[in-house]
Amino acid sequence: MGMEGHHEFPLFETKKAKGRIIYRLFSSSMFIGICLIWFYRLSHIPKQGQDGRWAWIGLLGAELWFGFYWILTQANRWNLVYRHTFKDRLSQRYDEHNGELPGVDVFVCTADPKIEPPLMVINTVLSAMAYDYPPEKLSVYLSDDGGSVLTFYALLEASKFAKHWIPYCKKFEIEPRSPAAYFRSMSLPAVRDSDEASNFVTIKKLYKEMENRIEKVTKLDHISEDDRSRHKGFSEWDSYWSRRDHHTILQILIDGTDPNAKDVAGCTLPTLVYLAREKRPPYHHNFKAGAMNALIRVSSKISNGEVILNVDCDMYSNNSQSMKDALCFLLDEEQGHEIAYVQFPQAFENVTKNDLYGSDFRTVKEVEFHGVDGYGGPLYIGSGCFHRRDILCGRKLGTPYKKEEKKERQIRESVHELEEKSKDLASCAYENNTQWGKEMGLKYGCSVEDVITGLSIQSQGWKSVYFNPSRPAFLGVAPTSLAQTLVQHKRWSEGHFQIFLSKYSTAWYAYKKISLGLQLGYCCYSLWAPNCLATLYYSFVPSLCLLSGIPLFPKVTSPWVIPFVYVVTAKYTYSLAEFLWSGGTLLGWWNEQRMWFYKRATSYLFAFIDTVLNSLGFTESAFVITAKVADEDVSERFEKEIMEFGTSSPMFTILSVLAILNLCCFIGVVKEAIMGKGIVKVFETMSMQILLCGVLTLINLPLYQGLFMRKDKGKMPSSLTVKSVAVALLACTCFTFTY
Ligand SMILES: O=c1ccn([C@@H]2O[C@H](COP(=O)(O)OP(=O)(O)O[C@H]3O[C@H](CO)[C@@H](O)[C@H](O)[C@H]3O)[C@@H](O)[C@H]2O)c(=O)[nH]1
Ligand SMILES: [Mn+2]
Repeated sequence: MGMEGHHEFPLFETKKAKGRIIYRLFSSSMFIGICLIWFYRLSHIPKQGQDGRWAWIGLLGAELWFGFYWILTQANRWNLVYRHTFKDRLSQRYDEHNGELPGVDVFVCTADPKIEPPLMVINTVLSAMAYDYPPEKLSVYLSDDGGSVLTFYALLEASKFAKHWIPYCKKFEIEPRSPAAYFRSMSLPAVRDSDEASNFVTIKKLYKEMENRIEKVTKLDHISEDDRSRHKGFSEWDSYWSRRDHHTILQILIDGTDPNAKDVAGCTLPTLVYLAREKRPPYHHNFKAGAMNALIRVSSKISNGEVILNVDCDMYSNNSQSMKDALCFLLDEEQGHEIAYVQFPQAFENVTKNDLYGSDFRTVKEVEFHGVDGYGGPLYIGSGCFHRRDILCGRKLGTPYKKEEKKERQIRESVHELEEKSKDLASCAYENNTQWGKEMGLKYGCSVEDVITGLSIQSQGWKSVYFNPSRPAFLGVAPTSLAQTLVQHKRWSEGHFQIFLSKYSTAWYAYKKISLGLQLGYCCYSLWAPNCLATLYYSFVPSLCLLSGIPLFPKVTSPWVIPFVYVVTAKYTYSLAEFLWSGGTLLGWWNEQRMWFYKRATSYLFAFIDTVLNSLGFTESAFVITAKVADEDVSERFEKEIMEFGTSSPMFTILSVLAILNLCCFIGVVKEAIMGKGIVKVFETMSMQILLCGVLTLINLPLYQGLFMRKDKGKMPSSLTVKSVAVALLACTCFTFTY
């Protein structure tokens, strides 16, 4: 590149975490404890005919599983690395050589104007258009699987507003560059001078006017003739049938190569494209993976950026520098050529202080992903990931990178011609008899299309990088109700487990293709779903046995109690420490423990059943899109961290039955201790079981409130309460009578 002399300094560095020896010693001591528990279980199985033989054997199974799973989680903690970028070096090397920076195509995906409001979508789009990056190298594509004219209208508005917004962002170097988020964080301008203040007022007014127009149109669900006549694109909806049945709609709203496409400061604008790929009932559209693949093809004709950034429509860019961060990895002269993608963590704007639904994935973000990064790189988890286009399209390791000539765009054709030519690439039939969805682009047939795609890329020998800057690079919207959270986790755990059973199994396919540490790390997520069995077993069998007076754990006076006490205390103390160290609160940790229990008892259970049925060919998996808006009262309770139930769902029934059952068992044993056998006797034989049952009762407090105490709309429906009480009481009665 003719810039010799600069290259001795890398563009990024990788540091290993300190103090890992201590961690490894601790972890080994835990392992010894676990082995002792296994040994105790195996050597103390009750004889044939003795009480609790089967319950005991079941516990043995559950503890074998938990121990095994704990070993998997160690892979993600054994070898942490942290990355640091040198953006100043990147600028030095490329400043006068802007032309040498790669083109970046940003893909924003949306699928439903009702639960992903157009105003939110365009805020994400605008934040991407305002990246601190040469605009002639930047293109933003919006894929609209909702095929909604409302979204198109909003994007058209955004294309006009961008002319004011981008120069404003650059002039005053503001952050974040999503206008909605910016104005939220700045009700009054942080006045540096009067010029900035007056600009602030003007731009805010422009934004509010646009907001009003978009909200009016969205509310009416109708676009006036007058508005329609302003852009030829609207006529596409004249022959539009429904969101599941329509032709390709492709509109280049801003053509960055057009000399007339300038912002108000006279600078070039980034290219902006709207795409609603063709949908026809006989064709499966493969959800987000299908949308991404259509975007990859269409963009290859229009801008053909070497690098692709994908964001979900709610995940706006919170840091205009992160594009350069990502390029520090991909452009590093030494190591860059083998890095296929750079994944940023997914952070959420709306998580509350104690994160009631555990949406923030604190320890996954701050610990586990640094761990997988130490073994070859993180999973590709969708939003917030920068890819090399050619690797995503199937370039194999060892084959050289070919810089493609931008043939079409040299001899300029009209925008209309270009649109017409590219449309075909987004048609339903285009992928027939091609490798798309298999060897090219994102893979189909898995509900975490991104993870399976990343795994296959890593299995070919490519590396990836996890970059976790202190200022989040992207901020999205986390679900605001329990039901939504559980459904989202069902999709994820189902997808991960599908991978485990698929051709690209993390257990078999990946073996020896990726490092063992990374393979174990992947399995940690692949095997989320099967966790449900051991967890469900542990959450009611010991409690029922407690009620019937069958001991399943060593007495307090037995030395065998030591490994149990050690493992439980050490595991939870460490988990709390890790959580606090990752920036969480004590209550946040407690909430997260509850959510793990709820997810395992419901999301994972349903995912497990569905995946098994699915692999036997009975059902097909679907993609339930997570809502990004909520009713006012739901949002209010979310802010106050009051758990949202509100609807009847089989998931809630399971949770309620478990909660009531544990409460009954706990009350039962307290009664027995006081009025029957005596406190000392009960405590001596049953202390561990009492503790387990007690913790299960305590952690369910918000659920009891929802079942019996609350009056608001977010409480459990009364019918569900009645049903769960009946089932739980029946279970307790049957069990005590049979034993
Ligand atoms: O048919 C579809 C369905 C979804 N989407 C888009 O996919 C994105 C993710 O959907 P969402 O409901 O928000 O799912 P999440 O569970 O929040 O998303 C996470 O998990 C997904 C895999 O399940 C990844 O693809 C995402 O990037 C990741 O953020 C959204 O922008 C949707 O608009 C489509 O484009 N077409
Ligand atoms: Mn989402």
